[in-house]
Amino acid sequence: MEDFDFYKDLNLCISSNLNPGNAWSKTFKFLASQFPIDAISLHSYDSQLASLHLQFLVMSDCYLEPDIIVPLYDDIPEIEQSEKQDTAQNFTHCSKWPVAQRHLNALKDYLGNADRAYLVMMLRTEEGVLGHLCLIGKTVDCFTAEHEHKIMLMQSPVSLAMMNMQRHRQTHELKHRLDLQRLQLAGEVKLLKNVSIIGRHSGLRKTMEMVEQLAGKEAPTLILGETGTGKELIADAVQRISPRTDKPYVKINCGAIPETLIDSELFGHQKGAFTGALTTKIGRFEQADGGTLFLDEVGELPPKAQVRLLRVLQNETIERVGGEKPIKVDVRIIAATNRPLETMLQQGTFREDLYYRLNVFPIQLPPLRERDEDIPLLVRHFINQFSQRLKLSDEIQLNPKCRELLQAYSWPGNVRELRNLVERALTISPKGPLNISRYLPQDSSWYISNKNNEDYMKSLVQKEVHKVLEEMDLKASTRQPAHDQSRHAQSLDSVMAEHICTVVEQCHGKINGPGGAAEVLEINPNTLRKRMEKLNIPYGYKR
Ligand SMILES: Nc1ncnc2c1ncn2[C@@H]1O[C@H](COP(=O)(O)OP(=O)(O)OP(=O)(O)O)[C@@H](O)[C@H]1O
Repeated sequence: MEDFDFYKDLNLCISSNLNPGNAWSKTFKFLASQFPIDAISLHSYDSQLASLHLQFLVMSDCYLEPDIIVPLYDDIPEIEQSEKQDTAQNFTHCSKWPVAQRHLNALKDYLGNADRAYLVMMLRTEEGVLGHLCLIGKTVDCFTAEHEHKIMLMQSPVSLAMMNMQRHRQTHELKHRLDLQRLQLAGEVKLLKNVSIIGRHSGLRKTMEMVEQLAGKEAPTLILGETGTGKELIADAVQRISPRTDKPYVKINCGAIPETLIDSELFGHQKGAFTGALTTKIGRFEQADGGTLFLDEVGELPPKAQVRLLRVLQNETIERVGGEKPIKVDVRIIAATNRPLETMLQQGTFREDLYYRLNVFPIQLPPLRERDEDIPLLVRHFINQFSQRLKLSDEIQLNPKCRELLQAYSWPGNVRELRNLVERALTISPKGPLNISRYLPQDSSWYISNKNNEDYMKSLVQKEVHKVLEEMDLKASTRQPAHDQSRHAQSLDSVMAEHICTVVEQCHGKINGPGGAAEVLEINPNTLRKRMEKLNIPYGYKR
């Protein structure tokens, strides 16, 4: 066949179908009429992962995409060197091709062990090496100089086809990722509709009035409050009532990202911008374009990142790491922090200009200890929530004796701490009534001195501890005389023993590891064992 006709027919086959399986099966048939071959294979070359990745293998009756990676180890310089020298080479015997043997081994499950000649066509564009196409011969010496000449005609159409295939795959993957994100967002939106803010008519009334003022607005909003007060919940509410409610809502916890990755996380990066940047990554600002970005724990941003964030907020453009041109973004910012930003301004650890950019509409969330009227409502809410999750059928009640103590406790971890405590109490006593106060610290310094009356608080805590001890004493078989000083020590041990027994029983005797009693009790398994020995509780305890 004349060179021109060969070139034309080859191009027609390669571009005959968008589906690579169909196009390459057709191309194989054509090539098999021109070369003495049993198969063709195409490998992409990944210099960063130092490997060749098999894209496909076509034999007379099938097209396969097996997941085969051929490691290159230290052969990369040689490969790149050989790229520059030869366009085609036969490497079956005494070949210069450094990975010939590994390449043959990788395909032997499909082609068998028989010796064959291979014609290898290096594929490259102006950007560098793409990979190689192999024509896999029928015998050891089946290829002639005429075949080597013909394979050289294939270089540009096959390189182009391979580049298109890679782009097509990337687009496909991107679409898949976007579909997943859309589903996730749809799920979140549905979830948000069911989120209720407890205390909106009591302790959070003023906060909710401020939130409502933001309805239909897009002003930057800064939510301040101690940890666990519900800042994220309020941010969700602000987003929900904004004109951007149906647009992307992206959250990022600024405190959870290592300083070196913050830029890439917020602004994205171009492929190859730094070691490990294997693909181009879209940053959170671009993801949130047209919608809202929630910058949680904004007070944790290191100074350099604060400067870059400020620049983006001022210019409304971002630059990907390693990118060359600025990208316009339209993002509404909601930020939150539990850090005292005003003190940080004075200390110079938070930039004043950034603070004023974010602080257009501040919302201050009160700590739980300042809204004790919400505590019973929250306890009820969390009991219902966890009962549903743990599939507990009966309506579980809170032991009414706890209420006073719960409202006197200072709740340093705020609503999150209360939520965790309810979960723990329900896990340990799924039948109720819940004696949550049992898990609170007994030291009176943890309690708010009610109307500055410390003695009152001490007596309150004492009263509660006595109540628990009395309950335990009723159950205990060994009893000390009432009002005996040693009775308290004995009762504290029995409280502890009873509690440990309950937990060990719940955990079916398991002490360490996931779901073990030590994990539930949040103590070291060895400490728990020692304590069990001291309290004469046998391992694998069963009542
Ligand atoms: N008013 C509330 N009603 C119902 N649940 C609440 C309320 N406030 C907080 N929660 C729940 O308490 C937990 C902690 O809330 P959230 O994560 O919003 O606190 P945060 O202030 O953002 O904490 P951090 O500063 O540690 O990030 C969440 O599970 C949240 O759903």
